[in-house]
Amino acid sequence: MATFASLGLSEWLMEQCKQMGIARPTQVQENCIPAILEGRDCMGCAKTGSGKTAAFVLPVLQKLAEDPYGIFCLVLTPTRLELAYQIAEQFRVLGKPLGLKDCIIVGGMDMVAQALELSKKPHIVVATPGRLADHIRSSDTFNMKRIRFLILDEADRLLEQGCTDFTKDLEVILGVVPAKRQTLLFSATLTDTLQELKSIAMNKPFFWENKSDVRTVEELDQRYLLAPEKVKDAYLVHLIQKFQDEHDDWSIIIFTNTCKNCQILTMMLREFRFPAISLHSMMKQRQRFANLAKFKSNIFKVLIATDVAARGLDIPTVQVVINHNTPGLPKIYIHRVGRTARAGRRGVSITLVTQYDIHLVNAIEEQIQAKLKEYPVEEKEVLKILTQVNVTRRQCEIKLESTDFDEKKEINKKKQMILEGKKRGKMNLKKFKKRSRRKSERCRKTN
Ligand SMILES: Nc1ncnc2c1ncn2[C@@H]1O[C@H](COP(=O)(O)OP(=O)(O)OP(=O)(O)O)[C@@H](O)[C@H]1O
Repeated sequence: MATFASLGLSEWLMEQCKQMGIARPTQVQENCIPAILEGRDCMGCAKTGSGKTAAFVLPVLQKLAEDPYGIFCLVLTPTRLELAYQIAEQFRVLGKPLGLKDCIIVGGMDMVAQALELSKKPHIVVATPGRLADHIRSSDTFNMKRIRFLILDEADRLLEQGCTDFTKDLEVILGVVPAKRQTLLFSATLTDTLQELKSIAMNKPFFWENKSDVRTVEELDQRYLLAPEKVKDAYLVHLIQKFQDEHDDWSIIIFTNTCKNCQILTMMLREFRFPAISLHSMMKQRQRFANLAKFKSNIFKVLIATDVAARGLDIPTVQVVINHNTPGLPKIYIHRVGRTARAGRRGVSITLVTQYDIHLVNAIEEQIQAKLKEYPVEEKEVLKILTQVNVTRRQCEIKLESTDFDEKKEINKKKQMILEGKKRGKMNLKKFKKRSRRKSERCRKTN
């Protein structure tokens, strides 16, 4: 069995690992660290929770210690604050003896303060592509000409043209980083974007993938629960009650499909006195960060989230993931359920499946190469709470309608369109906000 010493890692880094309770390398670390130390580009595809972050943080720190200068390494990540902070924290903790300077460049935070930080030449920059590209376009107080490492974490997501398309921003960034660099790409789901990724890691990359048929971890007990749409919430309440009664130290993440649903479910679960808190993209960054901190520190044991929390988040206390909706893409399923059963721990995932979602479950099973097992539930118990749950949900919906939630959503959508250049100049945001305020005033009065 490999040790960190046999991978060529310096004494001081092994000591840092020891302090973090990391004794032996995981497979992705064992395979990728030597290749990165040799100077090769690297693509690492390993299951969720298998230690991919340290697989790139450790060799980068070792190289940084040999020749320290800023800006030495740029890490790109698709989601804003949460994941970026987590990565920066691993650099900070493992790189403590170096007096490491890092900087986080993500949307929703003050541009001027970020520009100032960038001008101070931090060793490590962790950024989302959109905000970093904005800085590159608008500022000449920093440059990335000497970057030695470019890392794309959740690399496949960065190249996808989903609801947020990063490709234009990536082009801007790739235009300013030197061609002579090491490029490291990591994800639990790299394979369907391999060709695009190879055009970024051009230097005959070392490619490592878990050689296992099943694409989720063995320690994860994957279940499904057939629940018609109208009784889904009653099943949800029943499940949470059951887990809370049986394991009061367990934390649960519930994934849902929209921000609005996330908000309503949180309100509803709170009505039932569950310690629930939400995380979605319509919340202010500060609020998102605060909520996540409360969940991580176990003040709140139930987190209701959209897919902003599906990738990368590493919270060891999460024992259960519930999919309130069946994910439309198997890849999203893999990342969502990967929030539990991390680093060798056990975990359970339960996917609520309506009669219309069977084909989605088939697609998931085909992709992960494993069958989900049915989760047994006492229907009688669910029926007992059905009316109360549905009435409470309706009350929460009405309450939410009386706020300006929908208008805020519209404003965010239009802002996004302006940012993406789709509606430049055509929209007067101030006027729109004013109209929205009047509309929600009217709505409040009628309710
Ligand atoms: N060699 C190791 N031994 C034990 N624990 C480790 C080791 N390396 C990393 N860890 C821990 O494992 C956990 C998961 O690691 P990490 O977040 O890097 O997973 P990941 O592979 O990036 O997962 P995801 O695909 O979900 O982002 C972290 O808490 C990390 O500190």
